[in-house]
Amino acid sequence: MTDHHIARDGAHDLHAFIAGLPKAELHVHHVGSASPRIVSALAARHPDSKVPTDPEALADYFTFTDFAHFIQVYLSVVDLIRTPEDVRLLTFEVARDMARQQVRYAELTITPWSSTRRGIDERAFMDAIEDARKAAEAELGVVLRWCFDIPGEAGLEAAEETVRLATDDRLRPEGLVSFGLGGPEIGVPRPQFKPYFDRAIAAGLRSVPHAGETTGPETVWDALNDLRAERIGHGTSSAQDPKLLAHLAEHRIALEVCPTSNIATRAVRTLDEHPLREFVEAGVPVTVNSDDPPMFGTDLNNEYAVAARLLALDEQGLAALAKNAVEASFLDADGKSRLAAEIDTYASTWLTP
Ligand SMILES: Nc1ncnc2c1ncn2[C@@H]1O[C@H](CCC(=O)c2cccc(C(=O)O)c2)[C@@H](O)[C@H]1O
Ligand SMILES: [Zn+2]
Repeated sequence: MTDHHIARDGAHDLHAFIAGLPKAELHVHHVGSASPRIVSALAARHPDSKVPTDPEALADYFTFTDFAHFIQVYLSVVDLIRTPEDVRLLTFEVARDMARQQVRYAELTITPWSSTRRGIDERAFMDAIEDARKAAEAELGVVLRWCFDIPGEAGLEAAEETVRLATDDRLRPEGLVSFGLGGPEIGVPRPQFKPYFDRAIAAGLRSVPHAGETTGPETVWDALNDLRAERIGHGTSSAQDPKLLAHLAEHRIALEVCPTSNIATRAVRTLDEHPLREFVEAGVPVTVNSDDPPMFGTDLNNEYAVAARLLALDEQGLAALAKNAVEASFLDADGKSRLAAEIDTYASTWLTP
């Protein structure tokens, strides 16, 4: 990176800029972040698993026919997480992969119900993620916060259990900041989760459901009106409703856009048809995120490169995009201004000849 002022060739230079850019990630799943390296380590502990460990076989295994197929494969990786030590290893190693990409802050979506229902003790689960969080901050310089999400398809019992784990003072982990809702949207209406979101919000958690990933803009309206969403996971189909775009812009509700994910799950046909640019043109705050990076053959740096292409961004534009994530994050005011200043310093050092 030392001679970047001398030899500038557009795309290469932009990739190097992205690689060093301090970033925040707001939409990334815990189990969905298990890289081939982490999957191999977990599979070695549990040799009876069906998940391949060889990277080439994994690439095939992570090729999805549609969203339902994606969830099926996702759950086979969930089955690899069986002990508190697996949880700790996954969490810390995910932070290590983030640190390599200069991710300074991440809100990691965790589905605690999937682990507790598989027999992991709830106290041990919370201790494992908190232990990894503290180690990641001290040893890797990555600040992690948690979003606990309801796996929508698993029904209201899972919702009850998730809100209990998120709000019981004896269990609730210190790093927990928000409450989410994931899984399939088709056949899983958002309004039924209102009482659980009400309880989470009353306990001080922020509302960040997935909506409009695989269904239309009415699901995003439901997430706003019933679940009091402060940001929307994906929100892709909002592009079909100009009134919704105006509402998101007016109320500064950020979309957590995950472009490569949308192609991998076949929510959007091609990157060129992705509505990211329409969101920006409508004044909606957008952030870019990786969702389940190894499963979708991506990482956060690649999502920034995709956004740079779709939005024709230069270095300043990329720095502004990174600051959108800081602004839309649940960091406190001091944390936000420090990370935003770090981004500004990086960009101005890079751009000053
Ligand atoms: N792009 C995504 N869009 C939406 N969600 C995504 C995405 N990526 C990852 N997820 C995760 O998938 C989980 C779904 C898990 C689920 O529904 C389920 C159903 C029945 C049983 C079990 C089980 O554990 O036995 C789990 C969600 O909680 C969410 O965290
Ligand atoms: Zn997601």
